[in-house]
Amino acid sequence: MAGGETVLCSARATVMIYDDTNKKWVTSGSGPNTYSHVQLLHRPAAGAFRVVARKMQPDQQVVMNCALARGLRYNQATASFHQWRDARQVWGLSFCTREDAAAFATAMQGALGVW
Ligand SMILES: CC(=O)N[C@@H](Cc1ccccc1Cl)C(=O)N1CCC[C@]12C=C[C@@H]1CC[C@@H](C(=O)N3CC[C@@H]4C=C[C@H]5CC[C@H](C(=O)O)N5C(=O)[C@H]43)N1C2=O
Repeated sequence: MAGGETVLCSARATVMIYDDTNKKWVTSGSGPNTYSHVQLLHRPAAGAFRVVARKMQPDQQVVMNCALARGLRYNQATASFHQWRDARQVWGLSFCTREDAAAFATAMQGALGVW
């Protein structure tokens, strides 16, 4: 986490990217399909938000670093799978619990609502 950023929410999820060519979801990053720590970060000085995710095992690989754009639509496809588009791709978070998913959605909606 860089300076000047605060963590608005942490959750545990598998980070997925939609492979539009093959029309299927693939997990982000390499190695075993394990959960990541997903954090919604706020940089107040810039009025910016981003979502960063690091694999829990084995090596804290960064598997998502996504700046949130004003007007982003956060889609709760199911109680534990949420998704959004950025300029390049579609991200999916497959949360380990519905509680994590609900907490993260609340934080995301709070962040997106301030714009
Ligand atoms: C218009 C649009 O972009 N729509 C998006 C969803 C969305 C709506 C609003 C704002 C942002 C987004 Cl990303 C959309 O429908 N997308 C984005 C790429 C893939 C998908 C397009 C079509 C398919 C139909 C089924 C759904 C999907 O992929 N789902 C639904 C929830 C389910 C949950 C988990 C993942 C993981 C494994 C499983 C699978 O792919 O077999 N799966 C899915 O099947 C997921 N789909 C999508 O999410």
